[in-house]
Amino acid sequence: MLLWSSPQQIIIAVFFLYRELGAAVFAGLAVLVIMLIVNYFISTFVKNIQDEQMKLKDQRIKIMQEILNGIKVVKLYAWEKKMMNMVDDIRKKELITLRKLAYLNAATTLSWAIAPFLVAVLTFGIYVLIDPENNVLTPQVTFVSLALFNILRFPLAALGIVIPQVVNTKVSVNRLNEFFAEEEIKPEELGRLESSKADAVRLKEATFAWGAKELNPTLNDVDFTAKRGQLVAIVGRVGSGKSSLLQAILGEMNRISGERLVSGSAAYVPQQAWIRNQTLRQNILFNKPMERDFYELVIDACALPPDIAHLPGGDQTEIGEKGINLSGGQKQRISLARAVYANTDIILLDDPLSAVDAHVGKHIFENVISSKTGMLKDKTRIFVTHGLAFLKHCDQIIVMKDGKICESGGYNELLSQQGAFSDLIEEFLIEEAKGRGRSVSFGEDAKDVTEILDHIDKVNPNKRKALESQISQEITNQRRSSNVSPTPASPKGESIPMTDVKKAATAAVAINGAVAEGNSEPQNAVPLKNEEKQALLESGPAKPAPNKSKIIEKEAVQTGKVDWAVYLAYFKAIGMPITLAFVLIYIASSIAGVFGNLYLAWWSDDAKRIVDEDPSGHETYVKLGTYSALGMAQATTICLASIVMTLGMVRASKYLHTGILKNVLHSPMQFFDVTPLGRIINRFSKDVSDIDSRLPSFIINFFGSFLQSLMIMFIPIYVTPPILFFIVPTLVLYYYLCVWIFGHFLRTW
Ligand SMILES: Nc1ncnc2c1ncn2[C@@H]1O[C@H](COP(=O)(O)OP(=O)(O)OP(=O)(O)O)[C@@H](O)[C@H]1O
Repeated sequence: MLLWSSPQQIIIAVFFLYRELGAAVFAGLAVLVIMLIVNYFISTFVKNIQDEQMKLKDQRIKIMQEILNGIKVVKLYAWEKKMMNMVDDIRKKELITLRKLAYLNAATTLSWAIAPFLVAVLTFGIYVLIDPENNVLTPQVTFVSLALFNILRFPLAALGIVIPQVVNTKVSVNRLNEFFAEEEIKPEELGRLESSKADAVRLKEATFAWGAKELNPTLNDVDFTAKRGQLVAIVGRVGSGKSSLLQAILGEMNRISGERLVSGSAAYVPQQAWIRNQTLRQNILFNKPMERDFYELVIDACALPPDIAHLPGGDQTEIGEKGINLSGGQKQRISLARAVYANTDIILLDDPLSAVDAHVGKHIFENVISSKTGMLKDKTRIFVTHGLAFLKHCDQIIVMKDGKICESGGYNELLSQQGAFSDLIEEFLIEEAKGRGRSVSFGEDAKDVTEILDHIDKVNPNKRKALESQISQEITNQRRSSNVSPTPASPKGESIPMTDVKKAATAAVAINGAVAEGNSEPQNAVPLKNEEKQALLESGPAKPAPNKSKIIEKEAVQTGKVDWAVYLAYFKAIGMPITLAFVLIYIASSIAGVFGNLYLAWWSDDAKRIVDEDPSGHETYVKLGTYSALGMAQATTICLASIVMTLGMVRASKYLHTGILKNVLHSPMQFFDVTPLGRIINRFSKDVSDIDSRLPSFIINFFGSFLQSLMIMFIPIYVTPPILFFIVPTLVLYYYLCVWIFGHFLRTW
């Protein structure tokens, strides 16, 4: 509103001034125009610096997010100091921009504060110079003009505040525009297949890239079809493009050429499970209505009952922002359960069994994924996996290599081809024998390995022998390095004669920790991984303890009024000498203001005498000069106070940010387990930003208004003391009203 009302007020005041002072008023107007131009340039500087500050702030928040995401590693390596220095380096640059902004804002304040006086002095001066004979500054002319110049003060000062705000808005709008202008997935890109067609997913000669104008597409010339109800496995080496293929089907990648058609709804189980800060049940239902029987079926199929039984609040246990009280395997099973519960036509599974134990993996495969016994047997399942045991149960296997499909077909067919698939299988077997690498599951025992080797034997007996000897060599190496007591199969550590592959393979799996010895779990229960057991043990007793089901405390906001200790801490951060200097300068400025007003009052009392005794107007010029000097003194001291305070506040910003950063980074892991990341990031973004930008202007305005109100009250109290009886109750009422509004305002913030 000020943006349009201020110019209006200026125009009206200038019009009346013109009637009073004639053409001389244009000299004053010229000053205003110059001020506007100067301020325009200042605003441009401000905008550029604010842009820079926003970029630095984004950088700082990005680093903070990365640090907090990997806080466990930071703490394990004692990297707190290094991380602090990284953030501090950016913060230092940010503080330099804040300082520059403080100077520029002070220049704006000063220019608009002295503008009315400059305009007055110049206009009166020109007025007298134009016609010294007739244009005499009589009190009548001077007072009317001064009153009009006084009217000019508010809109001019308001423009000084509004113009930077308009600039801020423009900076923010530009930043938002950048987001709005980001490339989006076009709905027409996602071609739909008719539901009557036998195919559920079809990619034809399709090339996909991650970026919009990617020169090197990630997926090239992909021909892929998944029939309705089929279980399609996608295998390949790390980085071969398996996950990208799923993302391409989901429509998350840019199609450069070819065709992408999908039929019906789809659910997606990502490689890294995504867990919301809600109860376990809410994480599975995901806003879908509760269907008790189906829900229980899903829970059972995903092997979740033992976990739920061990959680303090059962499936009503709140699981943290990042699933902090859960093991990787538990998180993955919840993520899978969510997708199964979604009951969609297509389900895309990105290595969903990688973090679960071989036993649990087998249970889930049989009860969820399998085409014979799984809950999803009628759905189209596209299943990225490294689990050899599952491949023979798939209807189709797709082998990815360097972003291309290099082989596809049935299990036996691909093994017989002795191509990329059989190479991959060999690699998996050897890797598993090494007892490292990804979670390659042989199943509950080595039956699957034997089967695979038998298969290879049929195709190429020599290859089997070579592979067996390689596996046995790896197992021997592994035993040597891990000090596992030798099994009868290798009494002296030499190569195991592969007469019984089953034994050797079981040993390999045992080294990998996949076979649980002395399993005390009931036969029918799904055994849990060690880390899962540990997580359950740590999460409390088996008995339901509802009070323990909540991990994350609600964030408390102080309402009503802020403690004095908080103000004191803030002023301490600014530095007491700076605070004192600010208060003194501001008092001096207010005294100059009061004197200006009193001087005007004395002058008007004296006006009649001046007209009678000094027709030349000499005394009027002196009085005008004194009045203007007082005004200038007030404007300059306000500006000085604002510079002092803003610089003090930049100091406080530095001090407070370093303090909070140090405290957060040195907090125990427990703190990160119960505090959502978003809450910590909020402190570093919104709260620090408030301290940097909003608080300084609030405090300066508060002091300004407070002292001005005191001075305004001082004059009537000085002239008519009984007015105190009205002023004091009004102040008390005003105080309580403020406290109430402030409390309400904070609660609804
Ligand atoms: N979200 C993404 N944005 C940009 N590039 C990506 C993204 N995801 C994957 N890529 C790139 O695509 C290529 C293929 O990666 P992808 O994750 O599809 O391989 P993968 O076969 O699934 O590997 P893994 O077995 O490790 O999951 C890699 O070069 C990777 O850097």
